[in-house]
Amino acid sequence: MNIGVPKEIKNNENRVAMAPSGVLSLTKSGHQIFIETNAGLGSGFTDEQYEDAGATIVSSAKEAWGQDMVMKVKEPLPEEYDYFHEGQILFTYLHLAAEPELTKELVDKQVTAIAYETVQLANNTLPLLTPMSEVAGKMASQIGAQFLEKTKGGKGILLSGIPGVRRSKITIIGGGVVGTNAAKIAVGLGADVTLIDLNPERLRQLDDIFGFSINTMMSNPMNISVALAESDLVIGAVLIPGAKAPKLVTEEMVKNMSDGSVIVDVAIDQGGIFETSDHVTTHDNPTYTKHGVLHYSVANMPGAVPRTSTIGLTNVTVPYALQLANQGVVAACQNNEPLLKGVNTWKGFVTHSAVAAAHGLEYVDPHTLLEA
Ligand SMILES: NC(=O)C1=CN([C@@H]2O[C@H](COP(=O)(O)OP(=O)(O)OC[C@H]3O[C@@H](n4cnc5c(N)ncnc54)[C@H](O)[C@@H]3O)[C@@H](O)[C@H]2O)C=CC1
Ligand SMILES: CC(=O)C(=O)O
Repeated sequence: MNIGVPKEIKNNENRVAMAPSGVLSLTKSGHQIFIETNAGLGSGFTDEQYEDAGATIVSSAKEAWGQDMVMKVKEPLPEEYDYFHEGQILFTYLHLAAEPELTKELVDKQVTAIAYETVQLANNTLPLLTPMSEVAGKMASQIGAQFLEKTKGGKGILLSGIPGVRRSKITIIGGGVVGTNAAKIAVGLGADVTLIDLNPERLRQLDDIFGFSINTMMSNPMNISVALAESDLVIGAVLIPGAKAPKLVTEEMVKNMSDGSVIVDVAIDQGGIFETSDHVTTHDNPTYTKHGVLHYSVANMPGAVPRTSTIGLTNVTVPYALQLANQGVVAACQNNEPLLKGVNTWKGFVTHSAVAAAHGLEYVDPHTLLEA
C-alpha cells in the first residue's frame, strides 16, 4: 500500500505521524511511504533519515495526501478538506464529536476515517490515545505550576509550599490515563492532590497506586463544587470515548474559585468539561481569564514536546498501520475488533455511535459495512 505522511499544519504542532523507525517497519513489509519534505523536522527527524529508512520525500502536501492511506497526528484543518476523496483511508486523531464540519466533509466525501482515540481494546482501554494522554497528563501539572506563578498571571504560589506555608491544592477530575499521570507529577512536586472519578473501581485502583499521598472523591456535583472552591489548580481529564465531554463544572463553580487560580482543561479536544472553557486555545496564546481564573485549553498539548510524543505515537500506531496496509481495511477490521471501533466514518456513513449522537446523525454499525 502507498502511505502518505503530510506535515502537520496546526499551530505549533511539531509532531509528525511517523518516526523513521515506523517507516522502516512498513517499507520492510513492502509498502511505500511518502513523507512531505521537512515533516519530521519539528521532532528532530530529517528528510535524509526518512530516506535512509526507505521513504520517498515529496515536495507538497498534495502528494502526501494523494496516497491510499494518509497518516497524520491531528485532525485535518479546513484547508486540508480538499484533499479528501472517496475510499481514502485517513488514520489520525479526529475528535469528531467536537468537529461537526469535519464530520460532514468526511461523510460527504466517503473517506474511511479511523480515529486513533476510539480504537478500543476489549478491556475498554484506548491504546492509541494512551501515550499522548501520558504526555498531556504529565504536562498538565507542570503547566499548572507555571501559570500559578505571578508573572504568568497566576496567584503567585509554589505547588509544594515551604515550611510554614501551606502546599497548593490540586483537583484532578477524571482518574484515567491523563488524571493518573497528572497526579504522579503533582505529587512529585509536593502538592495536596485530590482525584475525582465516577467509577468506584477506578477510585480503588487509584487508592492502591497512590496510597495516602492523594485524596480520592466520587464524582458528583456537590463534591466537585466543594473541591473546586478550595483548589488552586483544577485539571479536566474526563473522557467518554468518542462522545462530547460532559460539562461537569458549572460557571458558578468557577466563580467560587479564588482569583489567580488555574484551570487546565485537557479534555478540551472533546469539547472540555468546564462551562467556561468555551474555546480552544493555542500554544502561541494558551490562556485566557474568566471570573479571575486562568484557563488553559490547548487541544494539542503533546505538540510542545514533539520528540517524546512522535516516538511514543509511532510505537503504538505502526502495528495497526501494518495490519491496514498488509490486509486492506476490510480484512484488517474483520480480524481486529478494536481497530473496527476506530472507524468513525465509512462509505458515507457515521460508524461510531457516540459521534453520531453528538451531531444528531444516523449511526450505521460498521459490522454491516464489512459484509457489504
Ligand atoms: N489536550 C490535549 O492535548 C490532549 C487531550 N487528551 C484528552 O484527555 C481526555 C482524557 O483522556 P484519558 O485520560 O486518556 O481518558 P481515560 O479513558 O483514560 O480516562 C477518563 C476517565 O474519566 C472518568 N470519567 C468518566 N466520566 C466521569 C465523570 N462524570 N466524572 C469523573 N470522571 C469521569 C473515567 O472513569 C476515566 O477514569 C480525553 O478527552 C483525551 O482525548 C489526551 C491527550 C492530549
Ligand atoms: C490526543 C490528542 O488529541 C493529541 O495528542 O493531540
